[in-house]
Amino acid sequence: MSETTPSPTGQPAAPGAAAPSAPTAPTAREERQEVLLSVRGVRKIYPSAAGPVEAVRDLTFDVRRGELACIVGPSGAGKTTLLKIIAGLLEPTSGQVILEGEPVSGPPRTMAVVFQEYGRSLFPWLTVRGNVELPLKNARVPAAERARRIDEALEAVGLAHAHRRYPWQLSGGMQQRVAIARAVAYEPHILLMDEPFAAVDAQTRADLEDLVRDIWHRLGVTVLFVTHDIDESVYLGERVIILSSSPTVVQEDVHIDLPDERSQLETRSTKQFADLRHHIYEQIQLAKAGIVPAQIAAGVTQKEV
Ligand SMILES: Nc1ncnc2c1ncn2[C@@H]1O[C@H](COP(=O)(O)OP(=O)(O)OP(=O)(O)O)[C@@H](O)[C@H]1O
Repeated sequence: MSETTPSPTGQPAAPGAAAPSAPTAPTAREERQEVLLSVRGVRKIYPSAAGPVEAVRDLTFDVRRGELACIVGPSGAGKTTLLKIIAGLLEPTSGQVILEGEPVSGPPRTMAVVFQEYGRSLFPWLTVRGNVELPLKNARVPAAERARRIDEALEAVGLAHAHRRYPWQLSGGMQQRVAIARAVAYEPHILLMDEPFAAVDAQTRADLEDLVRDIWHRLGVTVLFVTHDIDESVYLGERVIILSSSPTVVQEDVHIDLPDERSQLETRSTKQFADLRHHIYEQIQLAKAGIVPAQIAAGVTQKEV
């Protein structure tokens, strides 16, 4: 991935295996197996005037290096709460988040976040280039390196021609591209995206989805993408983590076995896509009806509740 990726730790030798003469670089496959982010028993209770609100009950899952995982769940399921906890912006009541072996206790240096409200996340007095450059300046990246990364990121999102323009001179979709370029130029080890395309039109949204998959492919960055759109989660993800209604647990962790090469027209019209969408939709309906995974395992159906 990026040049800033720390080298992974060496693997212990298998019993009986010949001792290697020198440490070898992990294969791409080994890197993909490595857990990058671990969410362990996370619970969040908000204090409120009307009494404590248990938003998240118990969330546990891992995200491997290089994975593109989506999180979906009904409205109010605690998606934003979870994301803020992962991003170190909110403290869990119990449990912890571990990123690259270190507990998260504040915004991690190796993480970038793209929010839904691109309008508020860009500085109107800075050009496109200035917006992308700001976090790099803050991180004291040398000028020549900054210029290279900005050029590459703007090229990747198709905005090289617009680098001197100001955010208010751009469409909503272009502004969100700037936010993505800013995150990519930072070369994070993990990119969190919180419903980033909820405020753009359908055609722009489809283009931006393809952009995310393209960037993920080319840069190998780990992506955790939160959305309330089931179709989007299936189209984008290698995996979809379905959250229950609040107080939240993981309803199901679904492997998306669609081919790696995806196209808006063809992939979305396959039976495999329809089956996955159907399954996730059903799970979310169960979640909304308050049927938790243990009941599903015991064969409880929506009609019986
Ligand atoms: N600061 C707060 N104080 C009290 N309760 C809160 C607070 N923030 C969120 N909640 C409650 O926690 C639960 C989860 O909220 P959260 O915003 O994380 O859900 P969400 O899945 O992101 O929702 P949506 O999809 O509608 O954006 C909700 O019941 C919400 O009312």
